[in-house]
Amino acid sequence: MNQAFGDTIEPRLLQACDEALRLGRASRLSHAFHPKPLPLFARAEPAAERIHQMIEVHALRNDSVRQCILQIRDMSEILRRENTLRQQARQLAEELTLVQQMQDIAARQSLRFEEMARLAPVGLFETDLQGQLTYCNERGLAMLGLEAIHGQGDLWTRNLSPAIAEHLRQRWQSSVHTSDRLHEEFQLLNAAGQHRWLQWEAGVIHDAKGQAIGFICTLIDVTELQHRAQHHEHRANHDPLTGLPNRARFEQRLHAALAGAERLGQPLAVVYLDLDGFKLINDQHGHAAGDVVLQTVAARMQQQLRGDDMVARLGGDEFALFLAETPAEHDLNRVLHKLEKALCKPIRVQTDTGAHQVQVGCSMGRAIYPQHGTALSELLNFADKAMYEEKTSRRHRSSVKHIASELLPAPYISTMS
Ligand SMILES: Nc1nc2c(ncn2[C@@H]2O[C@H](COP(=O)(O)OP(=O)(O)OP(=O)(O)O)[C@@H](O)[C@H]2O)c(=O)[nH]1
Repeated sequence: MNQAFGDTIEPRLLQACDEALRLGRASRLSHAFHPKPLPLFARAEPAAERIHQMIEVHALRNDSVRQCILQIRDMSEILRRENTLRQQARQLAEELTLVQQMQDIAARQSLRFEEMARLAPVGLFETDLQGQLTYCNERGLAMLGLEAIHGQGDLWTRNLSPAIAEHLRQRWQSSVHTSDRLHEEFQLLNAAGQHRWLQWEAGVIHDAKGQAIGFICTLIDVTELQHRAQHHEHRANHDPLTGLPNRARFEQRLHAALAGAERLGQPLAVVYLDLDGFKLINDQHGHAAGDVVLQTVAARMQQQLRGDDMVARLGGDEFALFLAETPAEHDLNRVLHKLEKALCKPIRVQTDTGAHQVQVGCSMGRAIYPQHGTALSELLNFADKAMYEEKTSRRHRSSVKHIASELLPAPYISTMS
């Protein structure tokens, strides 16, 4: 062996040859490594590259000569390919792991979204550009009065009034180009027959190429907020005792009515009204009885006026009203006379001492647009002054009546009183 291959022969190869000759069986040194290649595979210097070899040793069946045949194959290329395949397999496995991880993340995100959408106190839904539902959480379905998404043609506005649905459709269609965020509040009659106020917000969604494909929308039930806002608005503009509009609301409405009268070239009557003898009721029967009188008087005035007219409590026992379609002088006198007659009817009040009938009178002053002024303040001042003049002349008349009654004989006094 040494003769054939020199000193550098691999000891395992020697052992394999020895075994093959002694035991008469073939053996294989797979992937054997020979630091200096066998002569058959001599390589040009420097032989830096390691050569992987497969050596098969076969003993020859010959009794006289001890010989064996060595079959040597260069495995380098096969190993290189195996390595490449192994590397590719490893890479594939890594990629598969990555895909798996991404699938896990996506599944977790989807679950997270489903759970959040289920628990969210708002309605969440997605539509295409036509407003057809592509997703809606349970709360959203309930708010919109829908049971489920049925597919094509399932508009989210299905249960809205046609006018509101059309208004919203125009809003979202115009936002496709501007990408504006939409915000609207509207009313919807729900399955239980209740009117609910819903606040809708929507934003355009785009595909990977930047093409608008639909909308992501949220719905919040703002009914309670609306009611509270209406309540605050009412409190800010109305008198809590009588429920009549207050001075601020009166002036606001009068301002609009004057603009209307100017546009149509029509007259408009503003009337100031102050109760007579009210303090006496307060003093004799108490504040609570006075309150009942104010409430009764307010209700009677409202009954006498038409829908477009307005009566307001300015404070204390002072009221103001305007008549939207002011009649001619004669008819106006008739309307105001009717009003006075209604106010002066007896009012029943209940006090600690029992039930009593009380009565108030009233003094009125009027101002007609444009005859007595065109500006709101001008008309109010005119009517106020006219009312005080009326009150003063009434006081004067009643004091004259009082003096006259003192001069008359006793039976006549009782008849007059
Ligand atoms: N009960 C009650 N009284 C009120 C209220 N606001 C003001 N008053 C009282 O209403 C009275 C108004 O006084 P006056 O204007 O002199 O009443 P009057 O007796 O009709 O006299 P003249 O208006 O001058 O004819 C005062 O005593 C106020 O204290 C209220 O909300 N409830």
